[in-house]
Amino acid sequence: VSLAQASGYVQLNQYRLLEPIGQGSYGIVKLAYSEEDDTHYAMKILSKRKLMRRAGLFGRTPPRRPGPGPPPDPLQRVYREIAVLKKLDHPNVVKLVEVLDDPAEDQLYLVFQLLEGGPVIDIPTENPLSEDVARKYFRDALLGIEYLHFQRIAHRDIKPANLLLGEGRVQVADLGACGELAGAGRLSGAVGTPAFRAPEAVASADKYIGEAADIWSLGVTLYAMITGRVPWVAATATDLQKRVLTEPLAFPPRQQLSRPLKKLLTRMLDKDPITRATMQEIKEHEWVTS
Ligand SMILES: COc1ccc(C(=O)/C=C\Nc2cc(OC)c(C(=O)O)cc2Cl)cc1
Repeated sequence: VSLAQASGYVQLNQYRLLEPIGQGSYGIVKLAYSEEDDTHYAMKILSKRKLMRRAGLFGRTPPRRPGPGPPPDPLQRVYREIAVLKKLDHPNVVKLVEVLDDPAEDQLYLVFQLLEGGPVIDIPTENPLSEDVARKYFRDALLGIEYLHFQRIAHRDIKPANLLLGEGRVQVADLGACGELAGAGRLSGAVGTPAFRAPEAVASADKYIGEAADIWSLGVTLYAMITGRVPWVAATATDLQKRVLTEPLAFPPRQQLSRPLKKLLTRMLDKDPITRATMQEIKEHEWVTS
């Protein structure tokens, strides 16, 4: 891994790092160009120190196994979870191409296929998507999430910024908050983005079910694609959680949403995870199949 060249750009093996294209609590994503295959990639840059503080890529605290032996090395957990990422292969889930890791450095580089269209929508916006366009993106995201659930993985941070557009289809990105559904270790419920977080993720953690929480977040994401904003807003995270928990779903009065779409959103944004729409019900819903 050669350091910054004299002319000021960073070269990592065959990748030349270019401008930042994504930013989040996880770190930063930069555009990268590979001379080897004359192709651009999305390079996610993580800090091992930061990951260790968050106990692994997916923010899980290891189970305190009683008995002898050294405490589990949180970085080992990161590498094991990257191995999971590498095995995922679905047209609607971002593809991890390779991992660049210099043991002597703090940075960890995840190289992903570049989805040149970027996020499906940036909210808030005055120009939301039409129901037909939103339906196409929604179907793609649904298939990607269904695949993750089938692999016993809950994404836990579904939102428009993590639905990326490439080759005319949507791929689900950022498994950084996900957790194996039967995974070891306690899942910290407070991951994800507040406006998209399921009510049970903070209120009744005992009823927290990864799949149902993903359905909620996908419902908020569909609402955002269609209306250009999120259903509940507040000045603080605490107020927001209270509103998500107590305020009924409302649609923008001036916007004409189709009746099937309103019914689907109401089913996905059911505050009770037990009665909330399931993946199967959504796949068969009249708005999705129309
Ligand atoms: C305007 O054009 C643009 C083209 C591509 C982008 C873009 O790619 C952004 C983020 N990308 C990613 C983020 C991820 O996590 C947070 C993960 C992951 O960890 O799975 C993977 C990817 Cl690729 C942005 C703008």
